[in-house]
Amino acid sequence: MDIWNSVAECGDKRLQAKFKLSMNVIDRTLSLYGCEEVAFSFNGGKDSTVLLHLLRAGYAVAESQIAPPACTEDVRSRTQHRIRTIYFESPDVFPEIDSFTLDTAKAYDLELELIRLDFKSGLVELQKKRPMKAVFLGTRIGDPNAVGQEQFSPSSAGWPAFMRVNPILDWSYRDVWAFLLACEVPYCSLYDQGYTSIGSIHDTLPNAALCISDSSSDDNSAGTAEGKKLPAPDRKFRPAYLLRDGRLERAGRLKNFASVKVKSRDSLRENGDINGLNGMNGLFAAAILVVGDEILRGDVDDILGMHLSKELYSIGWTVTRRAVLPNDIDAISEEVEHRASDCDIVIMTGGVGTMHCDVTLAGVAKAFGARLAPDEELEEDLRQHYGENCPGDENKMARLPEGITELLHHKDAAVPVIKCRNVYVLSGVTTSELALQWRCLLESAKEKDLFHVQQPFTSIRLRTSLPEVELAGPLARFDSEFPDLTIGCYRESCQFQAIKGGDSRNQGQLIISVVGKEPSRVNSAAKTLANAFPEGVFSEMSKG
Ligand SMILES: Cc1cc2nc3c(=O)[nH]c(=O)nc-3n(C[C@H](O)[C@H](O)[C@H](O)COP(=O)(O)O)c2cc1C
Ligand SMILES: Nc1ncnc2c1ncn2[C@@H]1O[C@H](COP(=O)(O)OP(=O)(O)OP(=O)(O)O)[C@@H](O)[C@H]1O
Ligand SMILES: [Mg+2]
Repeated sequence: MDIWNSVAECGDKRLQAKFKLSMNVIDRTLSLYGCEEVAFSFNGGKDSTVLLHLLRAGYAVAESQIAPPACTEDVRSRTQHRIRTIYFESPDVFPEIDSFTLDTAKAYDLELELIRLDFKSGLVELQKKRPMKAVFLGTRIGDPNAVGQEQFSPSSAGWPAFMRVNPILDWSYRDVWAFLLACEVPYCSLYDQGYTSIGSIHDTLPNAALCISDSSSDDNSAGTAEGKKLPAPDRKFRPAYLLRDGRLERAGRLKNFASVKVKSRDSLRENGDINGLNGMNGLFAAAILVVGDEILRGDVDDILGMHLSKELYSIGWTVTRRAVLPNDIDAISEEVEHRASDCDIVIMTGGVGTMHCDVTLAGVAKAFGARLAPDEELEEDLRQHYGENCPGDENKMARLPEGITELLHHKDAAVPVIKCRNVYVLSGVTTSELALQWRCLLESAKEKDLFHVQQPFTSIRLRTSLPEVELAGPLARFDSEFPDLTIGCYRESCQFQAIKGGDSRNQGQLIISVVGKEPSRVNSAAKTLANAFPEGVFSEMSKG
């Protein structure tokens, strides 16, 4: 049966929609450039195998110049133009991939050009010999080199000039397999042996998530994020199309996994210390990262950040950093990388949505060296949450850092909290939404043993109209006398009064805060401080 019929009859509406869009891209490309001026970049991988069959279907229809439903099956299955196909050969490729590529080229009468140079030099030579205006690639969103690409993306600066055409850019892992199975087309045999994404022989293993053997969970012989051993010869794997979680597609690709710094923290947790590095001395450190250009401009207050600070404080956690970041992937990635390694947990909010400027998850992915891959579970959550009213591109919000993401669902929250290692991304945009997500996160954290509520802090705040010069000396002494407490001093600000409904006459008065975990120590420090000055100099504002 031909491709058009197979897809029409498969009953998979999602695949049919993706197929239609891809065929439009192919049709537009062939109309713009003509069959003579385009080439197909084929390497025997599953994505390029999908593309091969889309191109066969597209070429046949383009040549017949008859609309698909009206055109006969006979016309659709034959192409006058052989598809110009370029394959960059490499000594590091799996022999199965190499032979599948060559056999497939023969089977479908592709006009194959073998190139024994690296991609760039090979393309320079090709453009000299027989120029092409566009190249079809099987790149999919989430591939490391898909960053910044659209369905039509001119080649990068410094590369020979041609249009990169990516007809299956927005196909998910599941779509790829739904298509290959529905159309019953041959694919490389490695995919039936548990390989789910194929690179070179040096960096590719079968996917551990497909391992059948019982003992697979207690050794690393298959491809896991950190596993480096070669697969044991007797190990058995399920076929690639049975991988249920498309986020794990590249789990067998060794070099793509995360930074050593984060690994050391994870290994602490793996060894039973789920409290991480700071937890060893009884203090649990959290960072809050709020993303939004509007906050940096001063258009909006960082109310959500303040809310999160209070929540963390109320569960006995110390917030060691609260930062407002621009909607910029590199700025986010840099901050996340630092905070994830020096804090026990990082809580993020802002920049999680369907708009072009929502790049928080892309920044998190970059920080951990992961790619952003489409996530069908979250896609479904969002479809249910937003229905037809999704603002922007709902598929964009459903792309998650691959291999490091866990969705923390809760019965009361429509959208899950996104956990990427020790970074928790909340998507609430109002304080009440955020409060709900925070409550759900705390319950999930307890249930899954992710992090714990700690002994609460006790604090005493004292207001005084004494001048700073009189307080500075004694406060410095108390600070060294009570090293287990945090003794601070700040001036009452207008903003504080506005929020608390305070008295404007107090504006600018000094407030001394004494914070610690042991109530008796906090009380004793406050008393010692008060005794060092004449009676009535301090008024106690609050105790907590
Ligand atoms: C036909 C073709 C065109 C490419 N064009 C570009 C390009 O314009 N810019 C670029 O940075 N890389 C380009 N590349 C390189 C790819 O982005 C990527 O590095 C390559 O597919 C290797 O992926 P891998 O490292 O996952 O095997 C091109 C590769 C091919 C095969
Ligand atoms: N050696 C190569 N020769 C020709 N084209 C290539 C080569 N390597 C990559 N490409 C192009 O880049 C695309 C993306 O490669 P990628 O490895 O992500 O996908 P794939 O190989 O088709 O499938 P898989 O993800 O299972 O490895 C390919 O579909 C193909 O169009
Ligand atoms: Mg590949």
